[in-house]
Amino acid sequence: MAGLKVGLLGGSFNPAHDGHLQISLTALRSLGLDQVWWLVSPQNPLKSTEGMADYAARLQSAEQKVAGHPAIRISDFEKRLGETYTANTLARLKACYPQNHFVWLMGADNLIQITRWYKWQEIFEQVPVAVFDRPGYTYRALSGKAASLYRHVRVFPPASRKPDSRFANRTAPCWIFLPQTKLKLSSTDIRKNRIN
Ligand SMILES: Nc1ncnc2c1ncn2[C@@H]1O[C@H](COP(=O)(O)OP(=O)(O)OP(=O)(O)O)[C@@H](O)[C@H]1O
Ligand SMILES: O=C(O)c1ccc[n+]([C@@H]2O[C@H](COP(=O)([O-])O)[C@@H](O)[C@H]2O)c1
Repeated sequence: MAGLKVGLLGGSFNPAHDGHLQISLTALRSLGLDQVWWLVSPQNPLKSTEGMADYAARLQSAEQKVAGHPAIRISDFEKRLGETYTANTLARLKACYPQNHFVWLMGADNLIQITRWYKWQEIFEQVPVAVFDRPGYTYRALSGKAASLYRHVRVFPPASRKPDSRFANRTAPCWIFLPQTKLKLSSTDIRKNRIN
């Protein structure tokens, strides 16, 4: 059986919100993916543990947010592995599911920050990367170090608004910027305002 095309959205989900849902639905539609897996991180290595809700609460928040969306699955893969570094997680996922075609999904803020991640270039070398616009980060993301280093392997979405169904099958490194997500929503704001 041919493998699935799976988008991987790693996150703290502290808590999950409509921004996560919007980029996942955009990924499914624009990249013709079969599924998106939300990888709930045990602890982002660059974030403080202060104010980080416990793992069960973040997992539950993610499960509630995707209820009714059968193509979006919640995964505790990193928790079971005791893994917090994305480069390592991707290697393990690829070993566990060799038939699947994975795509790493992230917001524009993380294209700026990714150069501080552990073995960050190994992420680009392992899987195609899809970056979703996020208000306030567009310019810095597209002119930053990661975008510049990998400018030769940037793929542009088809002008026709048709899904780029071949993206997940491409050989890494390659990346695409999807400009249609514009939700100004973050977990930080939700925690500040205590709304969900
Ligand atoms: N509104 C959004 N638009 C685009 N991408 C988003 C949005 N919200 C979250 N993301 C992306 O989803 C992934 C997981 O995000 P995360 O769980 O850290 O949420 P967050 O809102 O960024 O949290 P916090 O405010 O606590 O930093 C990251 O790659 C992030 O860039
Ligand atoms: O591998 C790293 O060094 C690394 C550093 C910072 C963040 N990440 C991952 O980036 C994803 C998004 O994290 P967050 O907290 O912005 O939702 C999540 O899967 C984290 O594990 C990974």
